[in-house]
Amino acid sequence: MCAVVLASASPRRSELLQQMGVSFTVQPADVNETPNSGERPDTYVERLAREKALAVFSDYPDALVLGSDTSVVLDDRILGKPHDQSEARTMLKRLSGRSHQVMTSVALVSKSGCRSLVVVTDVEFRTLSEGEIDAYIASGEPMDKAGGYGIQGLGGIFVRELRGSYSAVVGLPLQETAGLLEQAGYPVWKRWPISLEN
Ligand SMILES: Cc1cn([C@H]2C[C@H](O)[C@@H](COP(=O)(O)OP(=O)(O)OP(=O)(O)O)O2)c(=O)[nH]c1=O
Repeated sequence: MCAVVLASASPRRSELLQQMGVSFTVQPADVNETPNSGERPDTYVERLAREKALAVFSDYPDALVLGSDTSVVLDDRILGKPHDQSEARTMLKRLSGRSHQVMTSVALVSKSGCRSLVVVTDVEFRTLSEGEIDAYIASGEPMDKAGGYGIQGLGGIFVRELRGSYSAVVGLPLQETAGLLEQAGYPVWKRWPISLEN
């Protein structure tokens, strides 16, 4: 079987790929994350996932290379990672008391080409108080996360309802990523450890 390379600097994506029982190497990709003018959010996340995987594939031409991108989308507009605390505050105020979408794309590049998909999850936030937003920003958690929150961390208490894939919101959809690997000839379950007690 080919080696698997994760083209990502995200610790969450590494943890999720580990959870699937895959052995892999991490090689972050350096790509320009500016949306093209008028680009639809789903088109944007899929383009970035593909660009990240393709950028790393040039250094690992014999591997299966996974790239991914997550954006929070509110009223069809992309909320990326906040650049500073004031932008994080603006994002959290806009998300408060409303539903938004989290779009995550995964791309898998190998010698046989590139396959990609987009997973869309609806997330509803309850109303957040000013004090809560201030405390959340002071915790430092919003800064490296799309939309300025982490559902897997302190931000989990803001979420009233989720329809879709929890792992996709955290950064890598488990079921869909396993499907892409299986299509590329890498069924993850064949790599699972066998307990001697069975
Ligand atoms: C909405 C949400 C996002 N995130 C994170 C996942 C991603 O790491 C980040 C979105 O930014 P991305 O640009 O998708 O990823 P990244 O810059 O962290 O890593 P790389 O491009 O190298 O793969 O937001 C959470 O951890 N929890 C959440 O609830």
